[in-house]
Amino acid sequence: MSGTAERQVEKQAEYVIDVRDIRKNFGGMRVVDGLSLQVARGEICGFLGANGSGKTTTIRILCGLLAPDGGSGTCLGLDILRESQSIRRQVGYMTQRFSLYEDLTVRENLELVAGLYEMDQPREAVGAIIGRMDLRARADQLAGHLSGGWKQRLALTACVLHRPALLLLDEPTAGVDARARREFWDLIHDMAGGGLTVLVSTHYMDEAERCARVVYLAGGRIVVQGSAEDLIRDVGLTTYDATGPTVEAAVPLLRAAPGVEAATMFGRVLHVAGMDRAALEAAIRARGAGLTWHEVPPRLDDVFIHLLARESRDGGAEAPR
Ligand SMILES: Nc1ncnc2c1ncn2[C@@H]1O[C@H](COP(=O)(O)OP(=O)(O)OP(=O)(O)O)[C@@H](O)[C@H]1O
Repeated sequence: MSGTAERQVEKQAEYVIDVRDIRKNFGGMRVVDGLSLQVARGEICGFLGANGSGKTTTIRILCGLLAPDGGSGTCLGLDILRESQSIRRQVGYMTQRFSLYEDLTVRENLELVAGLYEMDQPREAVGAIIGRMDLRARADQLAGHLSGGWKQRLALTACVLHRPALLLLDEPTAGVDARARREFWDLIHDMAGGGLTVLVSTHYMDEAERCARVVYLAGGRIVVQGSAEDLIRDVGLTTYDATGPTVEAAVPLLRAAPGVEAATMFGRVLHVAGMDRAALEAAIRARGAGLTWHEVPPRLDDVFIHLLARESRDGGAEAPR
């Protein structure tokens, strides 16, 4: 093997996604703005950001469905500009919209997908995956009669049927109940354990916490990235909890105080957060007297609320859906 080819294989082994300076405009609006991203083999990478921050557009570029206006790189070792058709055939791509046939059974849908991928021995492949994804009891049920959680599981099954090495999942569990989401993520982790690489966009904090790395986008750029612990540490918020009989009355007072970025009730507990420790503690003393306060470690949702608030202050974030 030539030195260049060896380096190619090494690089491919290291990063399944390796793109630089990706840019995309829609009608004069810059939606992806110089995004560079590397995702290692077997990594589960979470894609987060406000509505409209460019997650779906980036995912569509990575899976070869959309051509970028600028930038370069590879996905599965294939050039995103010149080999998009091969990328499309080799990745598993799942959107939040259920795109299978509701009037076909689970098995029929999967056989159809196996046919589209021109798989050898499609029946055997479908039988095997039905077992592996625990769909046996529902194999002969119409897809349209499945609950939301089972539909998502079927959609995931359809996109791993051709054994892709990379899964690109765009809000795959939107609107699915907590148990089905947890089971869906158990499957993702099982598959990543087998070497599958996953890039998944989500608005759910519990899902972000299940990613080895979280990449946070604002205005089509990566603003922060790292493990949940890295992000919590790097952002550097101070957070306190309070309890007491007058806790609810303190909420509007604290929200209006300098140094308090967020004051939110969780059940009977008031949770406050701020970037300036001295100002936050002064606000607690002045406006939270009579309550019992204790400092608590910041959580990932504190970090994202902070980033979203910063973005709307600076302009650019869309209103929540
Ligand atoms: N085909 C298109 N034509 C014009 N504008 C588009 C197109 N696709 C996306 N956009 C715009 O690009 C911006 C980014 O959209 P994108 O769907 O990538 O964001 P997102 O981060 O996935 O948002 P969400 O969390 O709401 O799914 C939005 O303002 C959107 O309206």
